[in-house]
Amino acid sequence: MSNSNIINTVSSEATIRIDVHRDANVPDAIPKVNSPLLIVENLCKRLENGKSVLNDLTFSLNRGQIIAVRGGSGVGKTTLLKCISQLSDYDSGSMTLFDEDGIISPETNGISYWRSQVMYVPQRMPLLDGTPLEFHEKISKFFYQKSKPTSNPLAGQIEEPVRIAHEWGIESQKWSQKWSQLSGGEMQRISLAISLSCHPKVLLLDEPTSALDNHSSMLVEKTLMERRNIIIITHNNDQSGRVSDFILELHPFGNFKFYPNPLIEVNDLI
Ligand SMILES: Nc1ncnc2c1ncn2[C@@H]1O[C@H](COP(=O)(O)OP(=O)(O)OP(=O)(O)O)[C@@H](O)[C@H]1O
Repeated sequence: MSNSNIINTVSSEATIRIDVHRDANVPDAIPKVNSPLLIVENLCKRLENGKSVLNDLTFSLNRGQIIAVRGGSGVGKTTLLKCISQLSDYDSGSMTLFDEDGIISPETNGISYWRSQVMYVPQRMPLLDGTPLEFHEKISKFFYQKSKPTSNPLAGQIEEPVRIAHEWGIESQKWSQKWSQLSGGEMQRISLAISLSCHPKVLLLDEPTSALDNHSSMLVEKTLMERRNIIIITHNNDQSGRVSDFILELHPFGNFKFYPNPLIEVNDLI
C-alpha cells in the first residue's frame, strides 16, 4: 500500500495537480507536510487608485513547510502578509487556520486571536519607547489575555527569546538597552526572537534578515528552517532557494505563480 500526497500548484492561469506516491513502509520523516495548516483563498485587493495588487490569490501552507514570497519592489508582498494577518483590509477572500483543536478563522475567533496565531513580523519595528525587556513584558500580558490559559507560552519566560537571540549573537545586556540605542540588525533579531517565542502557529516574516550580515543571516535561517510553518518575504534568491519548500511569486496587476522550490526534490516535500 502506498500513501498519496497531492501538491497543488496554483497560478493565475492554471491549477496543476501533481500526485506524489510514497512507500508506506518507509518510516515517516519529519516534517509532516501533507496536511494544510493555513489556506488563503481567492484573496483580492485593490488600492485606492483602483490598481489591483492581489487578484484571486489562492495557496496553502502545509504543516512543516516554508513558503518564500518573491517579486519586484511594490508588487504587493508586504500587502499580502498584512492582509493575511488582518493588519490590512482587503476586498474579498478568506483565510483558514487548521489547528489541533479545530478550524480557526478571523471571523469566528476574532482578529486579536488570529493575529496572535498568524503573526506578522515587520522588516523594521516602529521605533518604540523603552527596552526590549519592557516590550516583552507587555507582549506577555497580551498573550496571557488572548491565549487559552493552558497554552500561555510566555508568562514570565523571558529566557526563551534571550536564548534564541543569543544564538544569533545578541548579548543578553542588549535586552536592557533602549530600542533607540540598538542597531537595525540587533532590533531585527530581537523582535524576531520575541515573535518566535510567542509560538504562533504561523509566522509571516517580512525580509527578516535584510539588516543582517551574511553570518548572522545564516544563523537566523538555521533557526527558521528548524521551526518551519513560515511564510517569508525575501529578495534574496539564494535564501529562498535554501529555505523554502514552495515559492509564491507575485507579479504586477495581481498575477502570481505558486510552485515547488525547484532546488529541492519533490520527494522531500512528502
Ligand atoms: N498604505 C498604503 N496606501 C496606499 N498604497 C499603499 C499602501 N501601502 C502600500 N501601498 C502600495 O501598494 C503596492 C504594494 O506595496 P507593498 O509594500 O506591498 O510592496 P512590496 O512588494 O512589499 O514592495 P517592496 O519589495 O519594495 O517592499 C505599492 O504600489 C504601494 O505603493
